[in-house]
Amino acid sequence: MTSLQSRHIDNVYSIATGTALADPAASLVHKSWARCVREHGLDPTKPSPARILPAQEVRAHQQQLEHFLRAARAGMEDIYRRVADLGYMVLLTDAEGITVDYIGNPAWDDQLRRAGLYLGADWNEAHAGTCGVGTCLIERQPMTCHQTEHFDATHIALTCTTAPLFDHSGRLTAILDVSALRSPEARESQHLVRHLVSIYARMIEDADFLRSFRGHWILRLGTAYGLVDVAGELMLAFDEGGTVVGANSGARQALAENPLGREVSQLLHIPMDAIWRLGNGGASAMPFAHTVLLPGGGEYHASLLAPRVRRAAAPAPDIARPSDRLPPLARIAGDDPAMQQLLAQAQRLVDRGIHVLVEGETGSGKEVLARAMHGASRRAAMPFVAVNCAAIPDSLIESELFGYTPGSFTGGRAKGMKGLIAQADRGTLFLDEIGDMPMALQTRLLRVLSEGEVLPLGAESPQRVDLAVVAATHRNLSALVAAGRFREDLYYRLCGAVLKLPPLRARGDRRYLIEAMFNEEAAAMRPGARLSDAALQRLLAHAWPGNLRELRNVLRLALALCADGTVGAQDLQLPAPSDSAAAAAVPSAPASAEAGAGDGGLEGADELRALLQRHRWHVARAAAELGVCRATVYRHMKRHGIAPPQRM
Ligand SMILES: Nc1ncnc2c1ncn2[C@@H]1O[C@H](COP(=O)(O)OP(=O)(O)OP(=O)(O)O)[C@@H](O)[C@H]1O
Repeated sequence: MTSLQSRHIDNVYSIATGTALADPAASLVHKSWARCVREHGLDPTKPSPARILPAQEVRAHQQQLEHFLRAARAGMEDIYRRVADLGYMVLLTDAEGITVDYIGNPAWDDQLRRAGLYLGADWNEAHAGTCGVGTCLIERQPMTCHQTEHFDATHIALTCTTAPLFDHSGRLTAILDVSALRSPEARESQHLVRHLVSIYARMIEDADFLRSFRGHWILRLGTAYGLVDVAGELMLAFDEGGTVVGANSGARQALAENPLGREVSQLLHIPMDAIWRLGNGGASAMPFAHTVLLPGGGEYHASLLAPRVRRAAAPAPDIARPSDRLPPLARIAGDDPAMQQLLAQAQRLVDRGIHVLVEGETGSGKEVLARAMHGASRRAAMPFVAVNCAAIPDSLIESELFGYTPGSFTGGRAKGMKGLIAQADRGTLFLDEIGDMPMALQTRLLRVLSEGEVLPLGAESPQRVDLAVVAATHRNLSALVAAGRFREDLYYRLCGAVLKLPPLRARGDRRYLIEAMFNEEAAAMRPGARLSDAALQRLLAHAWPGNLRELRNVLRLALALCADGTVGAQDLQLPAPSDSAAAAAVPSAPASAEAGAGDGGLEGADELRALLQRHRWHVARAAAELGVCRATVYRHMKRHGIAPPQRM
């Protein structure tokens, strides 16, 4: 041990244990030293070498950030180009402090590895002591940990400058770190690096934000009039109804209240039609430029970015799916062996040109799985088009799917329309509720699948399409084939591989799913909210006939209802445990071709018509009362020949 290290240990020891006065200017660091001793139980007299995780564990951490890592890598390479000559390296850790990516000079590989500036290094404060990453994870603000500010004497040669990266809901996702093995003694030497790290952290966050919300409208606000069309300091993503679904760090800081779930026009005090007009010209097109005064002060110019991922046109706005995010495959399940096997199989099917059929009860996550497979494929940047065959009326399904040429369709658009199949070209076509596809269209779909061509209505020659097709059903498709209601050749064409999603009640990773979904919903609705043990036990015991969709609804409602930020068992809108146990006895797959589990007791036409009339034909509200999804209600309407009065 060097004399510098011994002096450092004495200094840390006396400040951390309170025998010397802490320097107010270094209070963040001294607070952390005290935390290392009192809360993490670290001993400054026992320096410990950097801890590097085995490759397999590192991969598991990387998988959790799969998509984010791509955006981050571009930013890391750019910042590295600027600082490499000055002797710095760049590192990215996840929210646990594990290094999931790094770029350094290969000539110093050994030294960097020894110092922990390496892939797999664990920089969590609880293990590594005060350091750029670990302390930034706790303080959630950009910081520099310079030389002897480190707790552990092993690290006192290093200088590390870090900034936290947050996702669109404000959850801390990663830490960006620029470090050097050697640096000038003066702390001020790191000012410029600190500035760069903060700028790049925002750029990476924003690149990830734009990727995550490429299926949504994005309003960008900036103080520089000429720049807002290319980059916005504040960004709000919203859906077709104007509801905010994501906000970048700039927007969350500038807006006093949580913007998620609010109407964008109310939040910014701009009429919705003025926002839509921005889409026509951008901020620099004078007639549509709009100045926004934020409630908390500050004047911004606005610009609107249109969705880049096309979504399936739906017959009514309330059929639109809520999100275009592509969850990584690894995050779909916890440690349930059957699910792990299914995900490994799904991963192997990606990019193999094999059509996949996903079976599972309603709400069990079929679309989420399809989106994740799309996201893991080389088609990820191309469209994911979801078509709910049960939700589109028979009279429209052909033109919606295949499109039509000008003048070929009475009542059609004068310019003709590109069908959903053509829109999915080079991407993924997700055919939900495939069992509801009319027989005549099954024949045309078969041609698309076998010949890779689509013929729009009225067109003379077909167009080539390159599709990955994922079909989904909650029904027993082979029973429909046996009953002569589904074409056998189409069935075999669609099920190149079958993935059977188990119902939630049969999954061994319910705890993981409950906690992950709770954290996700809490981050969006009530950051910092907790789930009590009693509530968790109650959720684990429930039978979940509506599967993951029901779970999400129950958690959202509980978060809205809970009084003090802690969700207790009393906040859960669930039937009494005995009813739940009875529901658990529901068979996990429908026995007949007609039946579907989780249909919320939708039996007769009269009951359904009465329910819809009570809700003034608002399908979403009727579905909410039954605890089923809208598609289920549409399916039953179709089966009973029920149509809303205005469509009759
Ligand atoms: N692995 C998962 N983790 C978190 N949430 C999930 C997961 N799988 C599904 N969900 C949530 O459950 C709900 C239903 O998911 P999804 O639409 O994929 O189900 P589905 O089986 O396609 O339903 P349907 O049969 O009604 O079309 C959504 O809110 C989705 O976000």
